[in-house]
Amino acid sequence: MIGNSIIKLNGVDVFQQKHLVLSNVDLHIDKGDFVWLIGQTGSGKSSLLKIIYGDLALTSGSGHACGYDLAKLPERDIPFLRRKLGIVFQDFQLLTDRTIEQNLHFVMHATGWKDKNLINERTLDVLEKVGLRSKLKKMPHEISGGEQQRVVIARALLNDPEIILADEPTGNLDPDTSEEIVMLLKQISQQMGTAVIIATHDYHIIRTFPSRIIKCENGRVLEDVEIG
Ligand SMILES: Nc1ncnc2c1ncn2[C@@H]1O[C@H](COP(=O)(O)OP(=O)(O)OP(=O)(O)O)[C@@H](O)[C@H]1O
Repeated sequence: MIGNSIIKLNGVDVFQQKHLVLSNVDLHIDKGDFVWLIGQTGSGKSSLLKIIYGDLALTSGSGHACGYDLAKLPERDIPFLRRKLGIVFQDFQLLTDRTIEQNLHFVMHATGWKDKNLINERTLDVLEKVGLRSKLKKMPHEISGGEQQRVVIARALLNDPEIILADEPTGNLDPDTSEEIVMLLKQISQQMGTAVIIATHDYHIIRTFPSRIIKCENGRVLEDVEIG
């Protein structure tokens, strides 16, 4: 990381297969930034996030994410980049056959945590942050959709990420629960300095939590958009 910079893209073209989705993208995200990402279906929001988390290769322009050079990112470094990023999707993607605790432990084992005490401590710590410490032993189907999304956020926080990338995190939630989830992400960015990018179609929630807006439109990423 250079100074406070967490994401820096310059002149990046984003491709899906051979199809150019976004061209000449410049994007800077600093520590603690809270950014809305909007744009019509198919405009390239998910593709932009995929460039950042190394799911799409950066083949033109330059880009850095959490200290990694995206243009020269060997396959073996992708898991290390992903540890510095918390990823939150619309469909909660919890393992349905395990408790909340086991879901979190699963990720910790996969990302190199070994010490049992530290694992238990960190599990409680992140559940505390999302207000779900008491749900440790519950199965995903025993908690609400909003609570499941909180667990996903807790899971994203396990490795103390520099940034959370959230792709339609409230897409399956009712308006009140959506507000709670965004409020939680906002608190995390303010209290912990974690940068947050949220892709959404929900203009109501953007108006409720006004912040910087970027937009994918006609193959470009526009900065400082106003939604009126
Ligand atoms: N795996 C893929 N292979 C080929 N083309 C793809 C793939 N994924 C997405 N695309 C295409 O890339 C373009 C951008 O898609 P992307 O998913 O980034 O849009 P989006 O803005 O996130 O849309 P949505 O709001 O529906 O999630 C679309 O034209 C889409 O059809």
